[in-house]
Amino acid sequence: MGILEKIAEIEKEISRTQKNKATEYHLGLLKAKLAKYRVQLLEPSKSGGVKGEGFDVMKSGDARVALIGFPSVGKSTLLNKLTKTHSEAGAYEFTTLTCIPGKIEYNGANIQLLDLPGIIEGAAQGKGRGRQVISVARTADLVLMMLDATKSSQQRILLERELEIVGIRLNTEKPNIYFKVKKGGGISFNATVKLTYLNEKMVYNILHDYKIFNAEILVREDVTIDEFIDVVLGNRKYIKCLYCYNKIDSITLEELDRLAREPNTVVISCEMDLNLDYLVEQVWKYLNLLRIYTKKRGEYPDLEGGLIVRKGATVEHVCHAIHRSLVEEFRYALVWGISTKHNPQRVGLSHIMENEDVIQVVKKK
Ligand SMILES: Nc1nc2c(ncn2[C@@H]2O[C@H](COP(=O)(O)OP(=O)(O)OP(=O)(O)O)[C@@H](O)[C@H]2O)c(=O)[nH]1
Ligand SMILES: [K+]
Ligand SMILES: [Mg+2]
Repeated sequence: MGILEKIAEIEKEISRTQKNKATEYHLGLLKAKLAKYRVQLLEPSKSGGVKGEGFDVMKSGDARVALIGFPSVGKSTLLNKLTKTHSEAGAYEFTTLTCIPGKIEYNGANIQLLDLPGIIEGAAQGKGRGRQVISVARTADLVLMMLDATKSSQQRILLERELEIVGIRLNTEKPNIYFKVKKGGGISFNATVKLTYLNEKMVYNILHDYKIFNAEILVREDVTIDEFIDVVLGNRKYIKCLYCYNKIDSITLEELDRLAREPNTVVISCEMDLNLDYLVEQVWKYLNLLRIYTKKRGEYPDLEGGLIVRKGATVEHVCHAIHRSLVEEFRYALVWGISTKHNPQRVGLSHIMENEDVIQVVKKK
């Protein structure tokens, strides 16, 4: 039996099985099996399957955003609007056949925007160019899921499912579980909170199913079986997602209002140039980038330039971004901005920076 058939069989069994306390355990094991086969499906075939031509685009800039959506929702039209790159757009499906990178310049940051072929249902199983598209999505810092405002809300659920199947988790944090495979000592399982979905026996059996007999597990939140399996498999990608409904020029105001209220959503019209600035603003926000201004002693900060770092970056990260050897010469830094209690504040390398902070590094003599 091929993997696809095995998957179909397990999915059938899961849907047949009634969900209750008595079957919970059996379902947990089925889900573990299912996850295992899906991973196998994603592994490159040993026969050296052909790689998607034109899909290996170099990462460049401060962050990468992937445009994911069904055919003809307006992905290429958006790339043409937001960047200087041209990507063919047309009223027929699968106009775009490769990965086309463009660059958005915003707030001092260079954001790489990738136009991609449309994906269709079954993409995760390799339909169309689905697998190549999805493997590009896995490398992105943000998925910009483009949807057609004139089409049914099913499209969003279907797309989410395709990404879910291949281990992409949208807008969720990695489950708070410490998991380490060991050489010996059996399985040690502990939890710091009361667990309502998982129990020790289930964990043992799931791990045995993956041929893991020695491991240390510390669960720090009330996770579901699926979340536990995600951690065991370890190759899950937790990516931010912004939903973007295009073609709002063709729907009613009531519809528009309803879509705009969905969480993590921006509504636009590429054709009528509606809300595109706001979309870029939101992309920036979802990327969690910080712009830090540098300043020399006795001078004004350089407000034109600045550095782009990730949220959570420390003074040390900023020093690295300025110059590789700066950390060695570092004595202290003066920081002005949201991250400080008073301005300026004298800080060390571990100080955490905030957006639009100004920093002046003082070197050792
Ligand atoms: N009404 C309307 N049509 C639009 C809008 N944006 C794009 N379109 C049209 O939608 C069609 C598809 O646009 P594309 O940019 O080729 O869509 P795509 O998602 O890149 O399509 P594929 O590459 O085939 O997956 C074209 O006919 C566009 O003119 C919009 O805001 N409103
Ligand atoms: K198209
Ligand atoms: Mg296109």
